[in-house]
Amino acid sequence: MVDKALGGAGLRGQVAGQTALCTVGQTGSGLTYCGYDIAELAEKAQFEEVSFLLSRGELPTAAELAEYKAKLKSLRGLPAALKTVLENIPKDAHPMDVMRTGCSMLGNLEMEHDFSQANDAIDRMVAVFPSIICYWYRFTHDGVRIETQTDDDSVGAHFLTLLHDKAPSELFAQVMNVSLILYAEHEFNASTFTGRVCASTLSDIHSCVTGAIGTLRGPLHGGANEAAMDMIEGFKDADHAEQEIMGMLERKDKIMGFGHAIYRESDPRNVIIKKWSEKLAAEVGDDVLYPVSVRCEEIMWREKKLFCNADFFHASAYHFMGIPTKLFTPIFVMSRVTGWTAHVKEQRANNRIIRPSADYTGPEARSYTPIESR
Ligand SMILES: CC(=O)SCCNC(=O)CCNC(=O)[C@H](O)C(C)(C)COP(=O)(O)OP(=O)(O)OC[C@H]1O[C@@H](n2cnc3c(N)ncnc32)[C@H](O)[C@@H]1OP(=O)(O)O
Ligand SMILES: O=C([O-])CC(=O)C(=O)O
Repeated sequence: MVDKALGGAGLRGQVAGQTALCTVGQTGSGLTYCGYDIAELAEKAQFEEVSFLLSRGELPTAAELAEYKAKLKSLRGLPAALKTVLENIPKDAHPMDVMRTGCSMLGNLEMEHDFSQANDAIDRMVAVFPSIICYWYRFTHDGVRIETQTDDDSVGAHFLTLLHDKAPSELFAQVMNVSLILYAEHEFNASTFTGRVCASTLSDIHSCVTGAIGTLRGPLHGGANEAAMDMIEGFKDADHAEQEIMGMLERKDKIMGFGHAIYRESDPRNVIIKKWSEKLAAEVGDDVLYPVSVRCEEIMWREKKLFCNADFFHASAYHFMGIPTKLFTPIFVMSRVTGWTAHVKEQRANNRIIRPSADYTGPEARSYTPIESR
């Protein structure tokens, strides 16, 4: 069934399968994971609880959470062969390509031999992805070989510790926790659909995630947070932002971090990350980026009825925490790997190979012309 309001291009509005993991925009703006509202999860949960929920189907008990977090902690180390690969990736590579290669190499070293090993493979990826990106980043940018086995209590704090070589403040660790929760899962978005298509061929889980990383990289999807940062960084103040955005709209440029394929009125993740960005701005004494971001939001709504998606205020929030812009989308990977892999398992549990049809628009049937007559 094609939803006429949305139109059929890009498969928009077409149901492509079933999921018990997530609802997006059911009442115009909402988001739930396994029935839990995103606002409540972002306020009360730890990312590791959400990760457990997506991989095991229910929130953990206190004992299960402690055991799960201890397991993740024990899985942060990098195999020597993976370190060698990371050390050979150039400094000017895109960090999403580093993630893609890192995930793929992990699949060579720690292959998922059969589907009963899925949860172990998932836990390993959740635990080690921050190590992969930070090991490469610190080696190529700071010339150091870091120890990735840290004592941090959470995935978010682990990432910040590796990146900055010191434990994060409580506020920064809290914002990372919320951010990882907000990005964890989003139904049949492009990268998740990529993972499900791969899973439907009964491929291994590292191949599914490697493909999904490649899809998330693009600026129309996860890469929008980096593109939004590049844009707002170029504005001197809110008035300058207004002038530039109006020009961009006149030229019909895409404004990154705005609009959404499914939400029509707002992205429920925006209101949450925006609040944290405001708090961080106060903490670090920013009086440019946050007001510029707010002005962009106002103009886009006033002029186009376009709203900020999850990526827009993530840009300033990450920047305030001292995270380099090119590492923004890899953080999305550290989080979304939980959603992708939950979808892989769901696809496997009720599988038929995903193979749609196409309307043919090419030439009529014709006969082969020998090369010397062309
Ligand atoms: C975490 C995430 O992945 S969230 C998405 C991140 N991506 C971005 O922020 C990139 C910028 N946004 C976009 O490119 C789009 O809004 C997408 C890719 C997210 C959704 O694409 P679609 O579903 O095709 O958008 P939609 O059908 O709502 O577009 C309606 C109209 O608004 C315009 N529009 C949508 N978003 C924007 C934008 N950010 N800037 C300017 N115009 C826009 C479209 O060009 C379209 O105009 P048209 O009818 O004249 O062609
Ligand atoms: O759902 C989408 O199309 C994109 C998105 O917001 C996400 O993947 O988080």
